Amino acid sequence: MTNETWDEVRQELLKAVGKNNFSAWIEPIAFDRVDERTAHFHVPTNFIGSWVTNNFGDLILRQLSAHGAGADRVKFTVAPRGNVADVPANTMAPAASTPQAATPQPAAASAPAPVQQPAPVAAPQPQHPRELPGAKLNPNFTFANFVVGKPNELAHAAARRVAETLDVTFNPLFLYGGVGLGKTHLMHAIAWDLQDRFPDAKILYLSAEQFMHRFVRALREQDTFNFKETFRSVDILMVDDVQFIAGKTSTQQEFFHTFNALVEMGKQIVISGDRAPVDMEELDNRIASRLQCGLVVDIHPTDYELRLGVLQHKAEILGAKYPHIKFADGVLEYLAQKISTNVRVLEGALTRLFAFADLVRREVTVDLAKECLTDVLRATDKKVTMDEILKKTCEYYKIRQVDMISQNRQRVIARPRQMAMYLCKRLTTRSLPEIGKKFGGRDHTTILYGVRKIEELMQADSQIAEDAELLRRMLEA
Ligand SMILES: Nc1ncnc2c1ncn2[C@@H]1O[C@H](COP(=O)(O)OP(=O)(O)OP(=O)(O)O)[C@@H](O)[C@H]1O
Repeated sequence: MTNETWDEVRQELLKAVGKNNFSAWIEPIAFDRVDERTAHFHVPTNFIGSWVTNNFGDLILRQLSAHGAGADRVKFTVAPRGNVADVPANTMAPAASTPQAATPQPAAASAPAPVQQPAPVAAPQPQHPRELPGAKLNPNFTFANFVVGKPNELAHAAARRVAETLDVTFNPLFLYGGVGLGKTHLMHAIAWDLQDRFPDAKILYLSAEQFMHRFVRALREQDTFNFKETFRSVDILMVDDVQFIAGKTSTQQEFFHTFNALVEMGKQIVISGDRAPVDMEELDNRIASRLQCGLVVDIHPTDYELRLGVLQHKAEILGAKYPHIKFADGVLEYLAQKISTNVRVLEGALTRLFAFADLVRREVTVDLAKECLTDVLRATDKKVTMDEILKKTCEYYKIRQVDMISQNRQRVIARPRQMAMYLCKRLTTRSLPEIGKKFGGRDHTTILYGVRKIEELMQADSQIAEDAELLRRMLEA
């Protein structure tokens, strides 16, 4: 297997596991070689090795075989400086294929969901994609491919509105919501639509991270004049994931100036973030208040109907790609019920299910879905509560719950308390004041301090990182 093949496999893994999992677990893996039908990878720590083995081992294996890698097992080895330590290697063969006549059959058609379904399969793709001066746009992220339901209808309507005209309606349009709920999709859709309507318009879409890299490069190359020129000459500026620049002082400053200049010139700005501007703790107050001047729209977590709608839409598309795959009734409903995290996970699960069914030549049934998606179903099965976090953290560190909420500042108590605060912030949707209340009426700044402390320690102290990961796994199991 070549590095190029591994790159292709990585692309598939990204789709299947989502951006966050990908950067946490797959990105750190380095392909080494295939040897006696074993694909060898280097991993930075034992922990990552075992985690990837247990959680993504069979997925990696399936993708490797789908790409003809000639491997039927994977092995992860801690690499650096010749200090090689094996981690438990997973030996997984794909489930035995059932030779079965492949009957052409369209993908599942379940009862229509009360959501606005885009046109099936032949959803119009954007015409003549042309290189924009910013990031590349995904040709699938169009309005035609966006399923509208209650949780996203306002965001969708606002995005449609912005895409209709170059005249500014509300400035900026700020879209926010949790991971994988369609913010980027909507932004690309706006860009595609505007480009179709106004082929000469200068539309610049990029992530806040790219904005920062360009800015840093301009500083390094002493070319800030051109940088400013580029950003101030656009008709519409779209910046994705603005939370990235929070806390990055000079980038924030430059962003603030760019933002003001464009608003003064009457140019439309569209921004996305993972939280509302007021909740971005390290975002410059001036930026936060500017961001709130326009229309701030929340994309809510998915509901059952939206999930089913998305699954039906994606199943139509995948069904065209795998026309021989039979789909039993009730599978999409089952997935919509069980996978409630976000659309990216849902989409990844369905893609994986099709690929699996194709590989093993079996009809897609609820049982097959359970077999193929054990990890996804397990991970999304559970909504973690603050009570459970407190209980499990106390058990883990062997301290009493009364100590957890007491004023005791001894490190043996304070550190587990901070860990529990961190887990509450990361695993629940509770706000800092709500968490503060749970921890004996503490102020939200104390909670924020605790969360940051653990994040900092996780970088420097592998024991803390491991504690956090183990607790998370225990809570989500
Ligand atoms: N309503 C929807 N209809 C169809 N597809 C959707 C919808 N919402 C999200 N998706 C799909 O889910 C995936 C994740 O969406 P997207 O990348 O836009 O999420 P995001 O909110 O920007 O997440 P992140 O915060 O991780 O960047 C994409 O493949 C997108 O096409």
